[in-house]
Amino acid sequence: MHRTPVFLLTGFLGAGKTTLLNRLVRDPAFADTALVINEFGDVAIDHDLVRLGEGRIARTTTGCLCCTAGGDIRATLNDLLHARSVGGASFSRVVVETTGLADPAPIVNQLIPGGAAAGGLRDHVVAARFALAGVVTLVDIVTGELAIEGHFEAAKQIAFADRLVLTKTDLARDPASRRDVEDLRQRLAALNPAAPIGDGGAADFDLAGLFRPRAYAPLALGEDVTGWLALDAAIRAEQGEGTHPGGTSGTPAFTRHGARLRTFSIVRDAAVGPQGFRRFLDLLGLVAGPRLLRAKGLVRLAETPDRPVVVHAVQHAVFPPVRLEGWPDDDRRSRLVFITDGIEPEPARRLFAVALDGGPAPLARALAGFGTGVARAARSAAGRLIGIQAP
Ligand SMILES: Nc1nc2c(ncn2[C@@H]2O[C@H](COP(=O)(O)OP(=O)(O)OP(=O)(O)O)[C@@H](O)[C@H]2O)c(=O)[nH]1
Repeated sequence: MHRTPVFLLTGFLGAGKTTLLNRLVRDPAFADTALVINEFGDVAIDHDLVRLGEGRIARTTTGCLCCTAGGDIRATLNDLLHARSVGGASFSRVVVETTGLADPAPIVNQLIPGGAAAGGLRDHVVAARFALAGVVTLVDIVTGELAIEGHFEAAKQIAFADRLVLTKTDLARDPASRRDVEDLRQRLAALNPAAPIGDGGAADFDLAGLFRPRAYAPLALGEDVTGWLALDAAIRAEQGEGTHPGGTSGTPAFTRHGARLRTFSIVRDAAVGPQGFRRFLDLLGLVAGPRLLRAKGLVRLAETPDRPVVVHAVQHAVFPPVRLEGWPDDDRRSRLVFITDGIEPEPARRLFAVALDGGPAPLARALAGFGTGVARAARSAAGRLIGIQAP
């Protein structure tokens, strides 16, 4: 029986996965592609940022795929099969965007023969109807090196790739020499000699080629990869599936990613005024960095409530806000998601919330609560922003 090819699209936080998906959905060659967008936290953002268009079949899964109990990716693929059989949805390829913190080993193990054991009939059906056809890993030239150094998941995502793509090459520090691009390319080649490395920003970049069916062959990727797959299988057998302990507001923490990583969100019904938004962006610029790993979301501004603004920060890089033509769906609330490393979520959430809504006095109180969580320099910079002495 023909098996539908499944591709994993991975890459560390903010590497450009959603941006690449948007290129892909605009390309008529991908009209046959079902998307699975994996998000964590209690507020999903990515599916709003992918402009799906008519007739496209997509599923959003929340909870990190690599940690969710019970084989979530198999459940989602089974759901797609069901949609195809009852609803006439048609697709002949699946692209799964993982979270930026995903450990690829458990996801790959659920999709390859001889990987995670089938839990029941459903898993057998999924194995018979789908085949892992490739792992595409994006690495951005602005924060890729930092991610590799600081986060084991980033190095693992690179090692599991059978195609690597450099992103944000338009932001090369020296466009003439492209020294940083070439340095990173060499680093990737050392981490994974088997995977071809493309430049996602090049005029002749072959986007379609990334998702052309092939047999994904972990054995060809070296001993590390086969060792990690075996280790993952052994951990599962020993402990059962790894579920997360609770994080803030019901949001899971990442057991596979170390206890320090946390996520929190801010949701607002009321539109945000210009001052609040400016203060929020200033604060983001000051504290974004290796401890505040990622912030992203949609903001409803008072002056243009029908045209939300998309905000992105990836480690130290804060990207210029982009105004959309309209809201992706009926939900008109501002919603922002943050991922921190070693920062307690509640004081940080309060600080960003009062930057959006409040004046200097509540902001000062929130900053005092934030004191233990951020580096002293960021604290005093944030203090200067609101004109108070850092606690
Ligand atoms: N200049 C430039 N910016 C880019 C490029 N690709 C992505 N970005 C920006 O980088 C930021 C993060 O991009 P996303 O596509 O959301 O990254 P992601 O990997 O989906 O992020 P997570 O899902 O949170 O891990 C956004 O502000 C994008 O506009 C690129 O090639 N060039």
